[in-house]
Amino acid sequence: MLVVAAALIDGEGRCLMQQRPQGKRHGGLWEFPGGKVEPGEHPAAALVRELAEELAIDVAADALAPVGFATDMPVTMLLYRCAVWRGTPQPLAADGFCWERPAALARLPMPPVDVPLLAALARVLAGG
Ligand SMILES: Nc1nc2c([nH]c(=O)n2[C@@H]2O[C@H](COP(=O)(O)OP(=O)(O)OP(=O)(O)O)[C@@H](O)[C@H]2O)c(=O)[nH]1
Repeated sequence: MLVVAAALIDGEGRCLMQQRPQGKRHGGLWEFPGGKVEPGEHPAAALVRELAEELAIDVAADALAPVGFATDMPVTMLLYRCAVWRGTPQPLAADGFCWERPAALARLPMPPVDVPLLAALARVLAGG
């Protein structure tokens, strides 16, 4: 299963994470907004679609910069970062969300595939 997700970064270097609804796989855990890539769909286009559906924001595909990928079978997740979008993110598909620096986000319970990607994001944002 190919999943795409976004680290939305605000002007203070904080990243948005959202809480997955109870009752779903990984319910209650904190994750990056995103979702499954449909057959034949370009990953960046899938992420633009998911961000509109989940957060009601408009993102241009060329505003998505790859951070890395990780696998926890059956999920392989591609993480992109994004600092430019139109609209104010709204938690349409989540139980809630928060904006925090990656070091603070690492304390939240999250799916296994997110752990190395959050660490990679922290390194990218630190410039290393
Ligand atoms: N969006 C997102 N999904 C993640 C992350 N980490 C992770 O393991 N996943 C898993 O990747 C899959 C994402 O697909 P999805 O969000 O479209 O799943 P869903 O069940 O809500 O979609 P569906 O109800 O339309 O089938 C889920 O199994 C989810 O638990 C993450 O950081 N962000």
